[in-house]
Amino acid sequence: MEGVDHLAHERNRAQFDVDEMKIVWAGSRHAYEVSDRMSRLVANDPAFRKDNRAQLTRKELFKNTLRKATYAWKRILELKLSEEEAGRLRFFVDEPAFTDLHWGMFVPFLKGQGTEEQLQKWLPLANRLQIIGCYAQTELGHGSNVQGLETTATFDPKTDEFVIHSPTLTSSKWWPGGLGKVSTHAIVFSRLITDGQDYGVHGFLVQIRSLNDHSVLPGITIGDIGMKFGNGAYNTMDNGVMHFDHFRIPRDQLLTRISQVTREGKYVQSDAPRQLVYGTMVFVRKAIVIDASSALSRAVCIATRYSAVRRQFGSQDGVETQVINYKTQQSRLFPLLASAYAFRFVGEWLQWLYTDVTQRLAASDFSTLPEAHACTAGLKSITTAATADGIEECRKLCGGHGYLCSSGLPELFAVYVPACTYEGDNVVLLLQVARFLVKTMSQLASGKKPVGTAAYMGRLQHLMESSCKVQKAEDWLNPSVVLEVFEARSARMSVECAKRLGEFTNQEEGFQELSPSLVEAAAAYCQLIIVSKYIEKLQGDIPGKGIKEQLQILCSIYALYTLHKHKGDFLSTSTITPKQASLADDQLRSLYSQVRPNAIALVDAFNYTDHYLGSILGRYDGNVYPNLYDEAWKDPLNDSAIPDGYHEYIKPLLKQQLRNARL
Ligand SMILES: CCC/C=C/C(=O)SCCNC(=O)CCNC(=O)[C@H](O)C(C)(C)COP(=O)([O-])OP(=O)([O-])OC[C@H]1O[C@@H](n2cnc3c(N)ncnc32)[C@H](O)[C@@H]1OP(=O)([O-])[O-]
Ligand SMILES: Cc1cc2nc3c(=O)[nH]c(=O)nc-3n(C[C@H](O)[C@H](O)[C@H](O)COP(=O)(O)OP(=O)(O)OC[C@H]3O[C@@H](n4cnc5c(N)ncnc54)[C@H](O)[C@@H]3O)c2cc1C
Repeated sequence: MEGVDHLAHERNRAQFDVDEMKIVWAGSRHAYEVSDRMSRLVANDPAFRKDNRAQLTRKELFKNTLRKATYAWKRILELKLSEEEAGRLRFFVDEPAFTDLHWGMFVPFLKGQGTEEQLQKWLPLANRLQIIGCYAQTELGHGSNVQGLETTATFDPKTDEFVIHSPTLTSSKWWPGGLGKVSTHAIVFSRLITDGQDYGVHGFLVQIRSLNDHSVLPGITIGDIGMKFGNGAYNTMDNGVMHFDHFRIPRDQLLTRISQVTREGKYVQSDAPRQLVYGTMVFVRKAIVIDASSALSRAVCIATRYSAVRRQFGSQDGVETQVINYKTQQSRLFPLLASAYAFRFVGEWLQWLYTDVTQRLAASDFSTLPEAHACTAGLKSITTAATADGIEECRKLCGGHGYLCSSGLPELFAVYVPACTYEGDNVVLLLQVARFLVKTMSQLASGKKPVGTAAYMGRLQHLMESSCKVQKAEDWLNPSVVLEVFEARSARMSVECAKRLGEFTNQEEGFQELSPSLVEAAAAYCQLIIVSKYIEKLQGDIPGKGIKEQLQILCSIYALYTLHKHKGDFLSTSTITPKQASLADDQLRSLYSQVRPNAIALVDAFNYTDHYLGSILGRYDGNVYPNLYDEAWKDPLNDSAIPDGYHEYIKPLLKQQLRNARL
């Protein structure tokens, strides 16, 4: 029945103002209005249709992406959209494209590393898409180990040029999005060599294709690296390979905000730390945390709506039970719903932290850079891992139908999972957090006071000795009790690692040996940040009927579910007792019951259009079955009753079987 809201009954049960929650989710009324307008603009424009993606060949898919990306740009110009509006429009187009790397990495790198003259020359071209850029850092042989990159940029004082060269096969650039077929320019990470000395990896701006006929410039070889995981999915992107053969660029295309090479070939470094060359990665990792909340909320929205529509077993009053009413379904689904909200809020905080560190850097204050690096790296790692697992869990929560492309979940999973790898492999990044923790601990001994997210380490003595106050299940609703438990677990895991590291004479060897435990300690620190930032959010003014109550319930679910999942950590560090762990589980069950009547409204608050969700199971109106049925008939296999290949293969086979049977 089209036009009927099959989930209206569910919506009427909500105990809070869903419109107000939409604003909390978006971050502000302004952000909500922009998102709402842009999502509808995309949804109502047939040029942005995406329901046929799974049927296209790679070439068709790619061409279609070029069409959409250039059409989106045309609309952005016609409608004179602001930078924020344009960003939201691209988000809702929901198709990885070269523009992601142009706006997401190339332009930020230029802005971060270019001098005033360089910006004046290049930024207007990039801003008007008169040049298209990508970010060429990773090579065939090295991705995680940035200092191990092999491409060289050797200064030639005779011609005042850098000679970019790929000395080995493994030095070929490999993976950059937008490189394979589209970009005209690239930020190329290369080892700067001058006067016979190697100064390590730097970013160079290199034109790679002709602006006249798009041919690859002589001295450079470029191609696409081939099909990736999942049909459709990330194959809309031309991840590329690039090899240089002594390709020359002018000296002023070294992006030189932090280091320069003089006309004579002298290397001059500013006071800024060399890690600033990694700045764009920090910028993108921060954005990936908010993206995680978007991807997870999208999967949760689909699974929650479908769980309210789907009925199996347990006939009550002649109707079967909605699967959302099963406690097991709730215990798998609601923690993911809570995580989506938790990642949203920690993402907002991370944005604040990033803005703060950027302002400090501008004033040559580098003191908060290590914390910003640890937080962006760690939270990127924790939230993407949980989101990738969460999307797959949502697929299973939708039973068999979740495996259909029309559920939207297979493609979402395939597009999302590389987030665990790109912008830093999740384990490699957690090891960075572990190094930060070990360093912070060692500085405690020398009297340095930890600040920011590590400030709790300043109360180490107390956290090592404190005992959890929980005596009954409701005590777990007390935010200060929860916070202290997460702080104590994190502190005790870090202390244990530091103690064991101290048993090694060679620190680096000890770090390698203990790295699995160090990664767990790093994860505990990141989970503490997520819990503490959620609690902090709730301490602020949050208007709207029932909003704070719902957010409080979800905060407790996130914290207690995390505690449940990592019970081993909390018990082995004696932070809680087995009895207290069991009381936390009791409290969780009660919280799930409180979420149940609000579940549909809580996913409505994400304000996703049916176009963006791209899922029959997640339709706003819940009218799943007729649409699923109709969708099946649209598959090209159903164009004719007799499939191609019948006469060639099946008919002779059946005939043969018939003959054999007669013999
Ligand atoms: C969206 C889809 C598109 C995808 C695009 C991509 O994937 S693009 C490709 C994405 N590719 C990747 O993401 C590659 C991932 N790999 C890396 O980022 C780096 O190679 C590394 C961080 C693993 C190691 O770094 P390293 O070789 O320099 O060695 P080290 O460990 O000895 O560290 C030395 C010091 O530097 C510090 N520090 C490090 N990073 C930062 C930072 N960003 N900021 C500030 N500081 C930082 C660190 O804390 C340490 O400080 P300490 O102790 O001396 O005070
Ligand atoms: C879809 C996609 C898009 C991408 N886009 C771009 C782009 O636009 N530009 C660009 O430059 N790059 C891009 N990349 C590359 C990406 O950044 C790298 O793949 C990523 O940083 C991981 O590096 P790697 O491939 O070298 O993994 P590896 O480091 O080889 O990882 C292999 C395994 O080794 C482990 N490992 C590695 N080092 C350590 C260590 N020190 N300790 C313990 N374990 C370790 C890892 O945990 C992992 O399990 C993209 C990648 C993907 C998948």
